[in-house]
Amino acid sequence: MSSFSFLSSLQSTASPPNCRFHMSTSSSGFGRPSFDSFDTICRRRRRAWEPAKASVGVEPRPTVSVGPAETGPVDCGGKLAAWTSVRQERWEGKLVVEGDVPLWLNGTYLRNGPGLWHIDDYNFRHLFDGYATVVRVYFEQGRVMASHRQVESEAYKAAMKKRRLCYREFSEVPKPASFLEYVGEVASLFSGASLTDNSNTGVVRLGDGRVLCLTETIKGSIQIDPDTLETLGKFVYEDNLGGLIHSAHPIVTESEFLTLLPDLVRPGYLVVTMASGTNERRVMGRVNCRGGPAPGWVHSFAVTERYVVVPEMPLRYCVHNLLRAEPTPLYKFEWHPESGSYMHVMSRATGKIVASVEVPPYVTFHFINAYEEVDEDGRITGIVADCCEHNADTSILELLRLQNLRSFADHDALPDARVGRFRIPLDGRPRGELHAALDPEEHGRGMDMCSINPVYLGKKYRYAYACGAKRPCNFPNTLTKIDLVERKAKNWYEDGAVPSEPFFVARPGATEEDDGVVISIVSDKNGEGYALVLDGVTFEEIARAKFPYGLPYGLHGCWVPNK
Ligand SMILES: CC(=O)/C=C/C=C(C)/C=C/C1=C(C)CCCC1(C)C
Ligand SMILES: CC(/C=C/C=O)=C\C=C\C=O
Ligand SMILES: [Fe+2]
Repeated sequence: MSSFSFLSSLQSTASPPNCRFHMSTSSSGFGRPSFDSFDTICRRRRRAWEPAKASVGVEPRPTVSVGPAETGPVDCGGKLAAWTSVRQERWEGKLVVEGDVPLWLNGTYLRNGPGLWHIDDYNFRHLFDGYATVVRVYFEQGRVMASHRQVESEAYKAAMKKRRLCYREFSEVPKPASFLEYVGEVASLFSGASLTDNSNTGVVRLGDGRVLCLTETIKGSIQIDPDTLETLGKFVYEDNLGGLIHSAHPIVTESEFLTLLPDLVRPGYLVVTMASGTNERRVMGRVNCRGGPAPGWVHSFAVTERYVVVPEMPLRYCVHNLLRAEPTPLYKFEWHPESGSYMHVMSRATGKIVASVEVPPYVTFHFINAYEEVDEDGRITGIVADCCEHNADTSILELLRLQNLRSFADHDALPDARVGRFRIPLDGRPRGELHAALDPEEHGRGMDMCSINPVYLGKKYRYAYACGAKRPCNFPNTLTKIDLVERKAKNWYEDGAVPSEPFFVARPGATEEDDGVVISIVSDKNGEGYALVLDGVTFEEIARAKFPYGLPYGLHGCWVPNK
């Protein structure tokens, strides 16, 4: 089968124009009742979250309880909730606080992730397939309010209405019900119309205050209200750059939204930037891939003050796999060690490539940060770029199948990972280096889901926060504060718990890099869930705010300061 048309639509060029349509702002239409009303769930579990002595919170009450699709085989009786679907479409209420939330912590933490992994009795395969669930934790004067809500993407709405998968997710492909539908599905493949807009990867606050849920498909950029979590509609890129996919992790600052558009036809990446307050991306420059047959997967990338660091890893997109109905071991990707691994550096001022070096093979989802190295005369000699690196082993993708996450809890099944530190010379030398920035034993050889103090984006920095491992485990199960100068880590761990990405919030007026708190949402071994607040310096718990129910695992978050 010729894949030319599909390829063309995956090409990031000035044509064809983006598909533009707006999502309805209606929040109704999710008619099916859930198994239990949320009241029932709360009554059944009340003992488990009754306020502890030191609590200052108010008992949570389900203030909204709309009925979504049925919510599947969820065991309420004391099991980790991380890998089970969210029980209902939305909830909001007060959380019970143990400990003292700093009074300066005023604002909203939002976290997005794939929280619904089945439609009726059809269970999805992979962690990344789930329909997006946004969780909101609002801090005010030591009190904590929370809510969660499903993002109303076209993919989610269609699944709820038709009670079956309707769009291509990370690993799931809709099964046509009839020959006519099959013909339609083949046709829509070529236009990209069958790709999901399920924005389940992250949530970002643009400099102008708009909040977007994102995934790797461009059509999966969806604006939400950070207070109500209501889906406001599709975010429409008002330019003619085309393309279907982008990096799931743009670099977002007060002034811009910077991202990469992989080009699958002429393997490469467009580096594009969108000024705050606009919807129009403009091309900063282009990176041509040095290996093939397709660009490397770019889930994320890095920037320094003057440069964009574009990775080209040997885990590459595969057009053939994109078109297949059945998943392959590496899903939409292929491992091409023979094609080489590279790091490219583009000047932000000119869009020109100032370095392109070969590096040892690597596998990463997440870059942590990057900065410029200078000599005594202040000349820039090279770039340091850090990432969560999986020892050039793609098996992490397989581990993230839900079946594995659910069944290997007692096995030491988590492959080793490290803080991979690239050194990229800017003096024309053809090779860069890749080494562990600290002994991976410091964080149990688990390493992913990282964040930094955003003030240090692109600058020389000392601290990174991430999930590490206390083995045996089948998934990162600690929160770890990495000191890149001392090459040491401080670890937080609770038996049987799965914490999500630690998110750093600086104390207003802070001058030290780690002066602030680290927030993470934890699923505990009893099936409960809480928002954890750690002291940024000591990395010790200062408060936890308990949800009245266990939450599914989530991926990435952002902070929305109070207006
Ligand atoms: C949740 C996460 O981290 C990654 C999600 C990735 C997704 C949803 C990727 C989706 C894709 C398709 C549906 C087809 C095109 C390729 C690709 C971008 C992998
Ligand atoms: C959750 C994860 C990896 C965990 C293993 O170390 C990766 C998530 C990637 C997408 O955001
Ligand atoms: Fe990610």
